[in-house]
Amino acid sequence: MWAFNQAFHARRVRRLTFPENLPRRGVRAHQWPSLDVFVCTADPRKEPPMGVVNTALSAMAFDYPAGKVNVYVSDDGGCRVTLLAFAEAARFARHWVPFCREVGVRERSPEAYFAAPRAHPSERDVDVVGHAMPSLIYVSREKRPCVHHHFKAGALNALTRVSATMTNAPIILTLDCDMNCNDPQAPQRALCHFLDPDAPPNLAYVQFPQHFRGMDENDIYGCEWKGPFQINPIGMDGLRGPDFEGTGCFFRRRALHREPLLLNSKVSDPWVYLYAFLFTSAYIQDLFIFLRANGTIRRWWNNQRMWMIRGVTCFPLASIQFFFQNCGISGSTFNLTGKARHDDEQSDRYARGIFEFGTVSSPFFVSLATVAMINLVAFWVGLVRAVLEEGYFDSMFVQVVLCGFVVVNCWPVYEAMVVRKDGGRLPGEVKRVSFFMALVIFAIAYLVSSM
Ligand SMILES: O=c1ccn([C@@H]2O[C@H](COP(=O)(O)OP(=O)(O)O[C@H]3O[C@H](CO)[C@@H](O)[C@H](O)[C@H]3O)[C@@H](O)[C@H]2O)c(=O)[nH]1
Ligand SMILES: [Mn+2]
Repeated sequence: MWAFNQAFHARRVRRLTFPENLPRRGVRAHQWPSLDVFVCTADPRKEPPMGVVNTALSAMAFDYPAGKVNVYVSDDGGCRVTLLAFAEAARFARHWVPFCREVGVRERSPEAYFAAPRAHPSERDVDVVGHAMPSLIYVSREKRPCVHHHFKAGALNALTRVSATMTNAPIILTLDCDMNCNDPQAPQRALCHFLDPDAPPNLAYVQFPQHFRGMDENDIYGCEWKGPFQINPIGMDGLRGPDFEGTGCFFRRRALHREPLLLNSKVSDPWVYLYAFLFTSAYIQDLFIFLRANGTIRRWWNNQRMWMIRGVTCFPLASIQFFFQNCGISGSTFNLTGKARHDDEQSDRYARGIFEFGTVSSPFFVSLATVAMINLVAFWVGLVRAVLEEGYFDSMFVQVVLCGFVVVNCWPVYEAMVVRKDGGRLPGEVKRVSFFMALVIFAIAYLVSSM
């Protein structure tokens, strides 16, 4: 435990933001991206609608161009009282938002504002005409007994889709229903990070820490969660960045469409170096072990190729067969291994180190030829796009290199498909089936990626 926790203290990062410098950086308020705020609520008995309204109002009153703020409320309770409360809130907001701006209120949740002791400001007649208001959108998604609703995650997914069709703001703020945005400049501070030229281009979100109110003096229940919400994120920031806390997080919408996985890493991403390092060092170690056991480099290369070929042929096929046998769908089978024959042609090829694909039209060769075709096409498409599209190579570098590696390994397969005329070449039937399989897989990949 102790050892693992040291990671939180190795590289602590504290960040300061200066929103007043945004205009000097050439980013004026009318150029700021619009903002979709998501507020989730589920149960009006446990989460009083007035509390949800206060959360929404504190966001509507952000120091941000009002025409660029859209507040979406997800009501998983589908409750009329909540809807009614929001109808009232929308009316109240016409007064509250300009009031906060003019008086410079800091706590912009009405509840927090009126709870704090203060000298009352002189009554002002708030002119509401002509000022753009943030929009307030009430959403209650359909739930069915047969489809799992996935709680808050499902609600956020629904809001992501709904907001994409309505306002599609590039920045999204997620809030729980019992929040109070205690800094009206929070969106501007998030912008400072998103627009920072030194920020990584794949910066997906800016997480504001959760602070809790209403604890007893000594916090006997330990409700402050200082570790997870205040101490640890600063340490995580110095490593790969803090985690998503569920609320108070500003997302770039585009980050939700494609989450970076390792394979989507950019060349500039340190993880690529780690990945490349592990890959090459594992391979070099394997080579040395092989050479030390009286191997040669060529043998080692072919050995790793066969290891890859087995990975797409006999291992999966054996697993499928094992599965079918265990389900009683097919009986156990035993394939007698073809023993060496003294076919002159074949043994001649064997002696010359030429692969034998032609004896039988085995499903072995179908999966192998399919993999070979897919990687060849993917490699070429990747190279062409890297030349034509700016930034493509940076984001797809790892994939292109991996495809290239498979292509080099598959060289004998291409030869057996295209060049060879001898009896050991890939049978036409296998070629046709593999071609069809590759087409199907490309079609599926295309459909999935365009979804
Ligand atoms: O079906 C559901 C269930 C919950 N919620 C909302 O999700 C939020 C969080 O739920 P809550 O019961 O308050 O959970 P907490 O234990 O307070 O949640 C903490 O832990 C969660 C993850 O475990 C994070 O998502 C929260 O932001 C964090 O405050 C609330 O706004 C709920 O209204 C829904 O919208 N739909
Ligand atoms: Mn909560």
